[in-house]
Amino acid sequence: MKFAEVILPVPIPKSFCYSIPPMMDVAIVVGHRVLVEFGNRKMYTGIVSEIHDKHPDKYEPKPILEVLEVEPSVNPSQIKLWKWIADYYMCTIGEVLNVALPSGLKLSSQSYIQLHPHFIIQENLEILNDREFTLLSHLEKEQTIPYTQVGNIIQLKSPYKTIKDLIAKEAILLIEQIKEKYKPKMEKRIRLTEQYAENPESLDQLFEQLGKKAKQEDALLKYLTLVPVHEDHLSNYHGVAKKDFIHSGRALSPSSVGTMTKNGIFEEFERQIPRYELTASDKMQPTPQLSDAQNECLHKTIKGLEEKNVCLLHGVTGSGKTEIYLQLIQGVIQNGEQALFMIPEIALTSQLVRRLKVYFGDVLGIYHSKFSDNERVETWKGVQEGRFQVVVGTRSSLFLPFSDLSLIIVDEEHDSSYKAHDPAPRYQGRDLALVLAHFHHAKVVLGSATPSLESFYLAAKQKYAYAGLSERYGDAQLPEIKIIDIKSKRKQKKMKDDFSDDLLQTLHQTTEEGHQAILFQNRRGYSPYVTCNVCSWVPTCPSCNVNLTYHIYKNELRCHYCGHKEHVPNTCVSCGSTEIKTVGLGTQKVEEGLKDYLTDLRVGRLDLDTTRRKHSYEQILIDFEHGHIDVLVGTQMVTKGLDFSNVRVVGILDADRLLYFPDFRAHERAFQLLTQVSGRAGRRGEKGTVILQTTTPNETLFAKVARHDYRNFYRKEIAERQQYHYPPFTRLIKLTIRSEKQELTKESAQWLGNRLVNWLGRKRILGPQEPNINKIRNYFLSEILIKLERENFDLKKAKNYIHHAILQLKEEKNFKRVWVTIDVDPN
Ligand SMILES: Nc1ncnc2c1ncn2[C@@H]1O[C@H](COP(=O)(O)OP(=O)(O)OP(=O)(O)O)[C@@H](O)[C@H]1O
Ligand SMILES: [Zn+2]
Repeated sequence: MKFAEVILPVPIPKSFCYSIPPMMDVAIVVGHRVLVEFGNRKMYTGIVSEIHDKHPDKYEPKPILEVLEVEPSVNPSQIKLWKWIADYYMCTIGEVLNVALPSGLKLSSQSYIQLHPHFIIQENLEILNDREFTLLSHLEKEQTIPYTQVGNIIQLKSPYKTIKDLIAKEAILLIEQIKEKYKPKMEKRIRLTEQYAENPESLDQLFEQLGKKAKQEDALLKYLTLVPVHEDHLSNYHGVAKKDFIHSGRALSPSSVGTMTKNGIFEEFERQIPRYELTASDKMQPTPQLSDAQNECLHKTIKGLEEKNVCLLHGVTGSGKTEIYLQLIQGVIQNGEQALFMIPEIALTSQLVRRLKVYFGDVLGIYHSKFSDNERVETWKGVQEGRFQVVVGTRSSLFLPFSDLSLIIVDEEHDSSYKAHDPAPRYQGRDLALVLAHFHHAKVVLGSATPSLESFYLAAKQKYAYAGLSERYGDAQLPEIKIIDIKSKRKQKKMKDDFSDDLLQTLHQTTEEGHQAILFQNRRGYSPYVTCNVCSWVPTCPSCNVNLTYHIYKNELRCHYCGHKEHVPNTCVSCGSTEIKTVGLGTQKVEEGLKDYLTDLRVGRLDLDTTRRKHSYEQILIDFEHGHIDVLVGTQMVTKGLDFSNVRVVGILDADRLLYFPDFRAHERAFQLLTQVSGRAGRRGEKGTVILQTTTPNETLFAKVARHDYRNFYRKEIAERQQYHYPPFTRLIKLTIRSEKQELTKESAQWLGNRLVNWLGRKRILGPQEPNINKIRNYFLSEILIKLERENFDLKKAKNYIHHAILQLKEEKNFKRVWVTIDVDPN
């Protein structure tokens, strides 16, 4: 007898054992999607993770009911990765399965009922009431009925009780109907029927026959111009897309084509087509020639990767790291292996994908979160079948079914959007790339102009190889960064609202000269809050402990944590005055203000509010690229990887805010963000200018940004991390405790904290502490930060303690309604 361990999408930290019916024995392999019964007459689809012959001690395993596919969707190294993730990030493997598998491959389940196979209605009449009898008679005829239709049949709004009773009487079964979600995209095509295609004489006869039917003759002629059947009768096999045939060039009459199809001259057929293809304008090109400096960096990287598994490619903004990646990827393709090119956010994809497509064409697959299910499954299958040798994608592309991966590039490796937050697994994509590469014996290139402290530290310790590139490509230079003291400017009356005279003048001049600019303000909306001028009342969110942000275009207040919206009050709720004013600066206000002072400028905005729709992001960038926008205002979205040759000026409106996040990474983030956004200026041609506005012009971090001095920034920062025991010197695990009552949150967090102190020691536990925003979506929060040593420490044991402490908490009677989330390596 054989058994299979099956991973199910349930939050229980283990796989489940099922028996393999003898009939199936040959067919089932690891990675197959199978249908099983779980719990009380519930059906699930799961993934087979192991096949063995050990009968479980404690229970009799149920049989696998069905295998849902011929070729397994998942390969064994993926399952290995899932297990690693569940273990390291302290979540269940079902949770990993849920994010790893595109939902197009998960089976959608809708509940159905059917008659229990052993139940005979006629023999049980005395235990059935009228309703039940009606339903069962229906089932006898229909076999299965969707749960949603039961109400109609027995004329009850909520049929739940009837169904429950019938299940109890073992009269019916509740099943999950399995539907495949993925649908390949098909194209209708048309071709000549075989008799005409293979015999030129019959075609001549056909022309004679059609003589008087001009429209049909027309169609035949057009077909023969599009498809050269005379020269090569095999070309008929692929035919021509029906819509191209009828509509492109001189249009045909669809009805005569229809008649010819009916008469057996043409035939229609369908062909599966990829969802994204090169457009006609994207002609393939050879990869660009590298400059001497780039070449040297490339060779250093290659050499580094011969000795180490990871190489940090540290190249200043605009140095052409992408071009170096291209060469590395080219090598992988030539060897017939696979490469993964990771980017932090979908934000970056459109420009990059256009750039990459012309080099890699059909072997390039794309994978990111704004893709539809079908598009994702398409990429998944393409990787599985080996059609895509290169995938460019966001962190979730780590879950693709690679079989022969030899290189992973993590571009902008410092970027915080590599970290997944909710739901679990809360993995860090850059770190996971290293693990995936390890499983495949592949190499990793981490690229950035501003490496994360973690990566630079490991390169400095020579755990990673290092390749530097300190000049920009071509004649371009790094921009000049001017620090503007807005406090003294205000005193001198040289500020117009939030714009210094320098900023306005520079913007004016550069746009006069036909160049473009980017303005960065890390807050969306119009202003972060509104307040009453008389009593200082501030409207806050009813469900979260935050101020509401003012959005000017819909004239409403919004919560950026839960999405709550309300009208702006005309009078103060607290004192009744009508003096409500807006305070602080968001991207909308920057956009509006700019239009007031530089009236001729065309201003565009790039933030979460303008990019919610699928292609809006792309559209704004295309408008900018084509020069329809002079100044692009945006949140951190404008700081990342954008490459526009005409941008000469970058303005940073309020650099101070970046420094004051209550987070040990605040300075690292600020340095990275400021350097990256500055790096958008002057990437081609003349030197660019950055105007950095601040109230603390003597802040040393700004000076380092202005001098492009990564190394000194690193030295100071790493010393502090070491002194205060923060990563990369320790490992952090953050527990967030939530409940609907503030007191309950506090008590349970205290309880958990004490337990952890007992087991792990006082010095390893920080908190519990209320976070700055202590209430979100009606849940009160508390946090415990656990600091663990990186070396000479039993991490596994510590994690077991933590799991155990949380389990014990959940078992306490008073703490039933408390939830704890675990975040390993929080951002
Ligand atoms: N060898 C080359 N030949 C032609 N163009 C190049 C070459 N190297 C770089 N470029 C061009 O220079 C610009 C900057 O290169 P790229 O975007 O790769 O820089 P980067 O190092 O990724 O910068 P960032 O870190 O700021 O994103 C791009 O427009 C790129 O096409
Ligand atoms: Zn809210």
